[in-house]
Amino acid sequence: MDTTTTIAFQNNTLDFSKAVWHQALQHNYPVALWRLPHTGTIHLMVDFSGTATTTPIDLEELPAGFAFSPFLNDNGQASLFIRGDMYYTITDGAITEETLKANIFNASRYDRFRQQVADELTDPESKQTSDIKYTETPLENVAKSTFEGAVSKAIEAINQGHFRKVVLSRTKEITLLSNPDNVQNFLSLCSRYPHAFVSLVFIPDVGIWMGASPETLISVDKQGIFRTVSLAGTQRLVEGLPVSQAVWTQKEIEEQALVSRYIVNCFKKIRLREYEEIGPRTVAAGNLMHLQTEFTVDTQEVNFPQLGTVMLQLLHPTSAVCGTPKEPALQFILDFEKHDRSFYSGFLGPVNVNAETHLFVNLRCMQLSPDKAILYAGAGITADSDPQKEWIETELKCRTLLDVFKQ
Ligand SMILES: C=C(O[C@H]1C=CC=C(C(=O)O)[C@@H]1O)C(=O)O
Repeated sequence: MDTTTTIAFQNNTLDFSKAVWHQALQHNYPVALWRLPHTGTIHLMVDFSGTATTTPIDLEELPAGFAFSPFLNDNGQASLFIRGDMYYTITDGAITEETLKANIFNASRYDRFRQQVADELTDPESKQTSDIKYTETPLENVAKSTFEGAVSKAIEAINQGHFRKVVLSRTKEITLLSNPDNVQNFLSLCSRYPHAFVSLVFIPDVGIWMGASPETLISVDKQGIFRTVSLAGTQRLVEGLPVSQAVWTQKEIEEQALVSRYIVNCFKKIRLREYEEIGPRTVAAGNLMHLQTEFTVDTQEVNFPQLGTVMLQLLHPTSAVCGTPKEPALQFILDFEKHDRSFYSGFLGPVNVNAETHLFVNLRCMQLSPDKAILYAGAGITADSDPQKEWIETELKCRTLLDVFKQ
């Protein structure tokens, strides 16, 4: 069992999170803040080595930490890992420090950092402002025609039989009129989207990423229950309408079924038949709704403790972010998307933290700098797609994050 200490700082969640975040950035230490779906606990993790290690995500080998992986991740070799040298949780304003077993860290950096966080909390001058406004850059029309052109080409390629589905993405650049208060925005996302995995990550040489993902890639809990989902099909969440009453078109049903089939094929590759499948059913995701099927496996019952690691290698990138069949769809993305996806549609989340791993697909995310934010959003293209509707879908997906700037 990892050790736990309830620490003396009595400041509220916002001030404490800001102080940790701010001090980590000052020292150029990798740092991750996150909140798991349907929970009220904020997690903060700092790595005192000063760099995130590049490593395959092997759940059997890695100590407690936070994985951050790009979309293009050949054989899983490009994932970054924030080691949990310092780890806090905050629940209902109560701050707890946990020492994660097996982690070795630099004791003098730890003591200094802890002191600096305490100093910042007693110095009101050091608090950042939370006033953010934004304007949209005039690049949007170009992006729209580029995106719609790529969607038309994808439909042609599908009709010619090159693949059945491809997920095409675009960026949306936002000019920020004042330095964003990232921690305040992170906490706003947490309260706005209880169903999402909300994260704020800084890694030197990578930058700052924030997101509110609706999609689990893999999770393995303390009881050894493995879980993944197939998520696809998108429509606007209508206020007052229960999600159970959502009606889906044939296009959306097929688009999501292709993701489920992809997951089942991954189970087939490892000859695993003992999975439970629930769905598809409609789930809310921020301002949107999706179709979701949930797959669970009791890894103890099937005597397969490495299932999480094995499925992670097989699943990423799923056909919710790439397409099916995977190889020609990926080639199409590389040929026709004009931007680098970077960490968008990669995966991220806590690894081996208190014997649990929760990795999510990095969707509804943005890369932040002091004066601009780059948002990323994609849409699943099938033979029945309409380029204009797919564009509108990516706009709606961008709204998930843009809405926090408007508060
Ligand atoms: C690729 C994204 O969403 C995926 C997940 C859910 C629904 C999707 C869709 O309807 O196209 C996408 O497959 C994105 O948010 O950028």
